[in-house]
Parts: sequence; structure tokens; C-alpha cells
Amino acid sequence: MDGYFKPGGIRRRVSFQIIILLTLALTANLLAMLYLVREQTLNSTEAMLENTALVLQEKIEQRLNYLLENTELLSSNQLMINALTDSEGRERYLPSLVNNFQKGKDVLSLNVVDYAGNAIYQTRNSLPQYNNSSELRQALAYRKIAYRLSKDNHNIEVISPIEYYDTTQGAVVVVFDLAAIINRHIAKDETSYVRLLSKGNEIYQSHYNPKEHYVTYTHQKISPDSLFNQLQIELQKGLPAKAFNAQITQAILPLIILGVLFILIGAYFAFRVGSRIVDPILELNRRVETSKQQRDVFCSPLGTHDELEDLAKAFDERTLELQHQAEHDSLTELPNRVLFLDRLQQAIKVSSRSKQKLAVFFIDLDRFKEVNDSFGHDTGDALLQVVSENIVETLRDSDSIARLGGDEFAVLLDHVEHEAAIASVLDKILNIFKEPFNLHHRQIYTTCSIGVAVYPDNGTSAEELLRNADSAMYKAKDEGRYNYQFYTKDMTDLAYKRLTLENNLRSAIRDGEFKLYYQAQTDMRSNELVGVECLIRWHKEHEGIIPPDVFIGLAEETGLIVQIDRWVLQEALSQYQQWMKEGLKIGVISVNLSAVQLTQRDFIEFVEKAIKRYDIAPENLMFEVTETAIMRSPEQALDILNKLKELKFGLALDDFGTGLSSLSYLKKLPVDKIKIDRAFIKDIPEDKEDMNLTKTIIAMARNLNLDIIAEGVETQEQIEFLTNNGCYEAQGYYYHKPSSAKDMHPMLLEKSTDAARS
Ligand SMILES: Nc1nc2c(ncn2[C@@H]2O[C@H](COP(=O)(O)O[C@H]3[C@@H](O)[C@H](n4cnc5c(=O)[nH]c(N)nc54)O[C@@H]3COP(=O)(O)O)[C@@H](O)[C@H]2O)c(=O)[nH]1
Repeated sequence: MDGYFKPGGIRRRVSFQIIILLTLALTANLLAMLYLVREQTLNSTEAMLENTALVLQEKIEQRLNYLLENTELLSSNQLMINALTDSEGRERYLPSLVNNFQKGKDVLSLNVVDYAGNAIYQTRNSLPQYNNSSELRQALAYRKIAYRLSKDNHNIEVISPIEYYDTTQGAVVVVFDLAAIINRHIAKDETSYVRLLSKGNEIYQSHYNPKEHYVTYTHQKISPDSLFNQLQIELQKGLPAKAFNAQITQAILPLIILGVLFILIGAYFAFRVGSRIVDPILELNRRVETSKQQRDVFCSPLGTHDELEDLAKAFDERTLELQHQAEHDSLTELPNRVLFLDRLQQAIKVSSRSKQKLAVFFIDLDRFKEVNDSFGHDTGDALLQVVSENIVETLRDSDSIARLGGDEFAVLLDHVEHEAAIASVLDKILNIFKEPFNLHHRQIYTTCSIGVAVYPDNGTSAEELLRNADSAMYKAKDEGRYNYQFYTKDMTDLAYKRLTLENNLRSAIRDGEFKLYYQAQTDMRSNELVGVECLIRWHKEHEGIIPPDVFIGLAEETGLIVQIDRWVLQEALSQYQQWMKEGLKIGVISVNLSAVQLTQRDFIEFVEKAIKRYDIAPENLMFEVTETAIMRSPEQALDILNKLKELKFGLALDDFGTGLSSLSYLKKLPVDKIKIDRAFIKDIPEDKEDMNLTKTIIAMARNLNLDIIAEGVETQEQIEFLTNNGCYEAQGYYYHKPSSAKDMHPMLLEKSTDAARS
């Protein structure tokens, strides 16, 4: 029972609410009953009071009539006439007559008056003065019995004329005790009171206490002939409120007891109903809790066949949906890293038992970022979808594929017999990228690099295998992309170094650890300075200067090159402005343009803002771009290069000769200058082939009317060979090694002074 009625719990709420509802309903019923019982009791009490008042009035009137008749009989008695006329006879007959009359007749006094109203006989000497009494005068005049209430209202005086032949000689006046008359008819243990009122004044009361509350009835149904009416007497009956309420309580008490019983039974049923509602909810709750911990526990079927059953089903559906969402990639609908690792873990268990191998591929699309930047994310997404579909098609049903995130996929090959089987799948995957993908009416060229780790040789846990496949993938990238590499131990170090370098690069950008070096470009005939190339250096604390070859590749891979090259451009222009202000003659300043920048939509805008800011004419700024960079996304690159050309910026084709370098292709590029790669120059004059190639390049450039500059010029022989063959500009250690602006300053000053002199 612990927690059975937990505070705020449904069982408690349902039970309590049903009990409260029952109690309220019952109370309302009882109140209604109470009202009805009270009304009924009031009606019956009033009816009872009316009846008893009527009966009482009749009885009193009967008695009064009886007394009146007796008084009349008395007054008409012959002896009474004799007594009136004969004083002797009066003494002789009247006492016995009167005594007889008084017996049991509630008589207070009996009097005989003569015609003038003078008392000629009286008991108790109580006769009031009757000579002026209008009732006496009426009785004598009309020879008719008359009556009235006494002055103190407590008695009734009856006046009956004494007739002698056709005359009235006097009258008998009898005073009756009103209380005695009424008391005869009232029981001693009467609970209700009786009051008689005359003109609002109480003339009689029994059992009446003015301080108590009563249910009162005033009897008014009196006929005009009745004595009460003639005497103007009102009869009031009343039942004490206590007695009245006791009747109500008596009537309602069984109902209250029944009500309480009903509430108790209701409470029991409320608890049962509460349990019937709550038990399935608690069961559902328990299953929900279990399903949080155990993957295959479901809430349905609950067995209730009602809305709860629907809820349980809906919960299961939503759980499966959420589970699917949590374990799948929404773009490709492939399993994600979580599910892949789970499946890999299971596969490792099976393989460990069956002593079989399995292989994990880590696939990364090459330069996917450029596709995104060049053609937008929709195209990037479509590429990922089509690539994933193609990979799925090359795999067996028992193999697994997952999208790990971004442009990374993973494949799990089960039950691998030998490495040749792995290689066959790898080839099939690489073949997918042989042809361009047709997406959104464009042909998108892309490739992928794949790293492979094999269980148990390259790892025994899912994480380790995936991590090692990742390291092998980086090796594939380093090996020129679009190939696969099997994991070897030294790759872990490589991957670690790569990760460290990436992190350091990010902090170098943040902390401003880069410096710009400058290398002169010289006219070999006049030794005049024609320009400078800006070359980045990374001054890393404790490690010294790190050359660009070490980090530019990774910066391009990670996209960090955009920030780096933008910094280079601003720094170069700022320095150039400074030199101009100092009156130094620099010629053209060149900066390198990476492939990633050629895909940046806002690149032109950024360049325009920069030259405006440093007040540099576009003709004084040259961009050096390699063929390889252009070929990564030719359409976009050409678009940007043409715009730069239109804006009058200089364009040089860097590292010329190392790429495809066809004449027809060269004609399409809007470049002003070609830079012969150092690789052709360095072995001149020893390498005749290089010399022939260099000659061809120079001829080709001249034919196309392009300027030409040789890189890596280090010797006098190289200068002679180049100038003899029509190439007059050079960049190389022979003239100047890349140096900081400060170190370069004396040379710039000297060159500028020479130029001024000549
Ligand atoms: N995207 C960017 N790329 C840049 C930037 N700065 C440099 N780079 C690229 O890095 C590559 C290596 O550059 P670096 O180490 O600076 O080498 C340059 C010269 O130092 C070197 N050179 C010049 N003359 C000689 C020589 O007589 N002998 C010799 N052994 N080496 C010499 O050649 C490199 C010139 O580079 P480039 O003309 O651009 O090809 C290089 O590919 C740079 O492009 C940058 O800011 N952004």
C-alpha cells in the first residue's frame, strides 16, 4: 500500500473526486429533502393546529351555549319570577335554586337585578353596576338573552331577562369563569399552546411562553353567528419550534443515516472505479519506464481495448518514430553513427564467436565543401543522397551503411573471407565516382577517399575500428584522394598529428600568429623590381616559423583557408599602401588565390571593398591561381576570374606546367601572365628536357600574348637561359628570398632610388 494513494496521484484524485461529487450530490439531495420535509411538517402542523383549534372552539361554544340555555331556563323558572316580585319568596326559594344552578357550571357569581338594574339578589356581592349596561337594556327591551366579556376580559357575563307575562321584570346575570370553561377541554400534557385574544388583548392562555418560538395558527374560520364572533374572540394555537423541529429531525434522520451509508458505499465504489481507471495507467507508466531502459519493451497491447490502448499504441508508434529519428540520418534515411556503432558492436560479437573477419570502411567525399559553396546546399544534399543510394546498391543486404555526418559515410562488411573480397567492394564504390553526377541540370564531378579497418587485426571494439578506418581515410586523402587505404599502425600517429594541426591552426587564426613575407619579382634585364609576391608564414610560439606547405593543404581541406587568405589580402594591401605612402616603387603586388576562394560567392565583393579601403588601384593587385585550383570547379572559377578581369585586376597562372596546360584550354582563361613552375627551372642547365619544356612554355605564352615569369631562379645560368629564350621576369633566391616587410625595406628603398635616378 506504500505509495498506493501517493499525494497528487491519479488514484487518490479520482477516488477523492468521486467521493466529493457523491457527498455534494447527497448533500444537495438532503437539503432538498429537508426543505420538503419542513414544508410538509409545517403543512401538517398547521392542519393539526387548525383542526384542534376548530374542535376546541366548537367545544367551548357548545359549553357556552349550554350555559346560556341553562341561564335562560333559570330566568324563566316560575320561582325566579316569584323571587323577583316577592321578597319573602326570594329568601325562601332562591338559595336552593341558585345552589343547584351553580353546581358544575363554572359559575363565578349569580345575580338577580330588577328592571332598573338594581341587584335584588347576589352571590359573593360581586355584581357590577348593571343599570347602565347596554346589554341589560337590550335584554330587557328585546326580551332576549345577552352576554358580554367582563371588563377584565376573564369572565363572560350572561344576562337573561325574567319575564312576567308580556313584560320583563328584571334579569338573571350569571358571571361564568372563562378559564374554567376552556380548561375543561385542554389536556394537561398538551404540547401546543392555546390563546384567546379579544381585540388584540389576551383573555386566556395555556402553555404559552412569550420567550419561546412557536409555529402559530390563528383560527379565523368563524361563522358570523358564532359566539366567538359575537364576543370578538380570536383563538390562537401554536406548536413550540422545538417540537416542530423534533418532528423534522425524526423524519430526516433516517435519510441522513441512509446518506452516510450511501457515501461509505460510494467511497468504496469510488476506490474501485479509481483502481479500474488507474491500474492500466500505472501499468502503462511502468511499461514506459521499462521501455526507457530496454529497447524492445513496448507499451501495447495493454488489454484495456479503450482510449488507453490507443494511447499505448500511439506511444509505441511515437517511440519507434523517435527511435528511428535518433538512429537515422534524416537526409539519406541511412542509419547514423549511433546505430552503426551498435550494429558494429553486435557484428563484432558474432565475428568473435565465429572467428570471422569483418571490415569497416570510412568514406569521405573529396572537396564536398566546394560543391556546397559552389552550387548551394540543395545540390550538396542531392549529391549526398545519390551517393548514398549508389553505395547501397553496391552492397549486399547483409552489409550495413551509415551516414556519420557531413560528407562521411561508413560501411560494415560482415563475414569477410579474404582481403580480395574487401578490395572488390572498394573498387565498386570508387567506380561510382567515375562518371559525373547529374544534379539539378548540372554535371557534378566528385570523388571519395576510403579508409579501411579490419576486425580483429585493426581493432576489437567498434569505436577503435571506426577511428582507425578514419585514420586510413586521411592517408587516402594525403595520397592524392580518390583511392582507398588499409589501416596501418603509423596512421594513428598521422591522424593524431593532423587533428593537432587543425586545432593549432584554429588557435593561430584566433591569436593572429600569421605573418606576411614578401618575395621580389625582378626584370632580369634591368634588375628593376616589377613586383612582390606575398607569402604567408606561421610564427608558432616555441616552434618557430612553419612554412605554408605544412598547413595550406589542411586549411583548404577544412575551409579555414578562406579566413587565412582574406587576412593575407588585407595585410598585403595595408602594407602596399604603407609602401606607397613612403614613396617606394613596388610595382604589382601578388597574392595567392586558393581553390576554395574561387567558390566563395562574396569573394568579388570582399576584394572590391578591400581595395577601396586601402585605396589601391586594381591594376596594382595580381592574383596568382593554379590550374589545379581552377579545375576543381571550372565553371565557378572561370566566372570569378572573368569578373576579376573585368574589374582590371591582374591574373597569373601559378605553377604552370605541372597541370594539364593545354593550349586550347589556356586560351579560354582570362589570365595576363603565366608563372613557369620551379620544377622546370631548378635543373637548368643540367636537364635538357626541362630546358626544352621551358622553351615551349615561353613560346606558347608569347604566342598567346601573355606575360611570363620564371619561379625558383637561383643561378646566373638560369637567368641567361631564360633571357636568351624570351622570359625576362624572375622570382627566386638569386634575387631575393622571401622576407618580412621590415627586412625587405632597405632593398625596396635602394630599388626605388635607382629607378628614380635612371
Ligand atoms: N593560398 C595561399 N597559398 C600560399 C600563401 N603563401 C604561400 N602559399 C603557397 O604555399 C606554397 C609554398 O609557399 P612558400 O613556402 O612560400 O614557397 C614560395 C617561395 O618561398 C618558393 N620559392 C621562391 N623562389 C625560390 C627559389 O629560388 N628556390 C626555392 N627552393 N624556392 C623558392 O616558391 C614558393 C612560391 O610560391 P608560388 O609562386 O605561389 O607558387 C606555394 O604553393 C604558395 O603558393 C598564401 O598566402 N595563400
